[in-house]
Amino acid sequence: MPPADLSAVEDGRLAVRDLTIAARDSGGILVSGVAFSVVPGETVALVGESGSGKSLTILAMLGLLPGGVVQTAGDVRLGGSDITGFAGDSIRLRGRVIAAIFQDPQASLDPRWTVGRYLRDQLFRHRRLRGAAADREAAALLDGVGLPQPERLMKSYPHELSGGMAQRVMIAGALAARPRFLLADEPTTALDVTTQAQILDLLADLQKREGLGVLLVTHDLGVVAEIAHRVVVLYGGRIMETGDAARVLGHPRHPYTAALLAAMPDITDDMPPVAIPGHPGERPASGCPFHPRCGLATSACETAPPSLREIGPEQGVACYHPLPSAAMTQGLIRYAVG
Ligand SMILES: Nc1ncnc2c1ncn2[C@@H]1O[C@H](COP(=O)(O)OP(=O)(O)OP(=O)(O)O)[C@@H](O)[C@H]1O
Repeated sequence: MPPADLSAVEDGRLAVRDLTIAARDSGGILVSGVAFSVVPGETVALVGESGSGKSLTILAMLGLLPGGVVQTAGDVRLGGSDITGFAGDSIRLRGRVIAAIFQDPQASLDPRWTVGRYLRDQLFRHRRLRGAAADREAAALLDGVGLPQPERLMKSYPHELSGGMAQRVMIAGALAARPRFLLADEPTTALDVTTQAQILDLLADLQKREGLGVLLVTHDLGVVAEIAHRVVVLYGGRIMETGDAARVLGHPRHPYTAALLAAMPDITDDMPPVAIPGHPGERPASGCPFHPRCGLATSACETAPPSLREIGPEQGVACYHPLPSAAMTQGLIRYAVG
């Protein structure tokens, strides 16, 4: 569970405010006014279909936006200080560190470097450890992420590792910096189902053990249900719904969240999943980005995007027609998706 009194650690949080990102050539807005925060000791999931702006958001937080896009508004704050423009897969400010892991661990590791060299390099860069002290710490890090026989593993090259082992090595490398926050962009997508579950368990365990603030990017609501304390639902570069994960998944108020839930295969339910009509790539010229696919849309939805407003305890929704508070019935969700 996250700390009970979040205000006590408020000034230690990682936050984005009004984040807006545009395509450099067309000027098209890809992410618009996104704002949320993560405190140490909690896992926040950024969820949405392909193209909703999850990766751009996390890359902006790391100052690593690709060349084709530009941040046109907003800032990133760490412990109250503006870190917008700080760049790297780890960022340090006054002893607070943000570290990151990405989808394809094999691609992130240098094929010419052994695991030992990679970890020693991380430990030297972040903590000036070298020699026997670095070796001891590297072995401890590998042990901490559940990799047996660390001494042997230190001599292995990335191509000798399974996908799950490589992701554990990346996590060990990220932890070498002693981060307070870990940003994880689809860390399990490239892995088989069993390994996915193991890596999620590891992240949840680390979050508790190290008191980490974890920001997890995923398109999978099952992952959110499993490990997130809070969730931010993105669509078309805008926040659709946000709040306590159990509350949002149990009683979604935005038709898009409800549609995502209805599209999930559920082995405990006889109801077949209902695909969301249309395609997430369809971007309307105006209004709520979800309106062309939404069964509840009216002319108001085509005119201007609704702003995010508080709709209940720890729950916000950007919708002119939010679902009633106990609308978690298949019938209403089916109606919502048209
Ligand atoms: N380098 C780029 N140049 C131009 N447009 C881009 C670039 N990178 C992403 N986009 C566009 O920005 C939007 C958001 O992309 P983003 O990668 O953040 O989505 P995502 O939610 O992470 O999706 P996925 O789950 O597929 O990774 C998409 O419409 C995408 O086409």
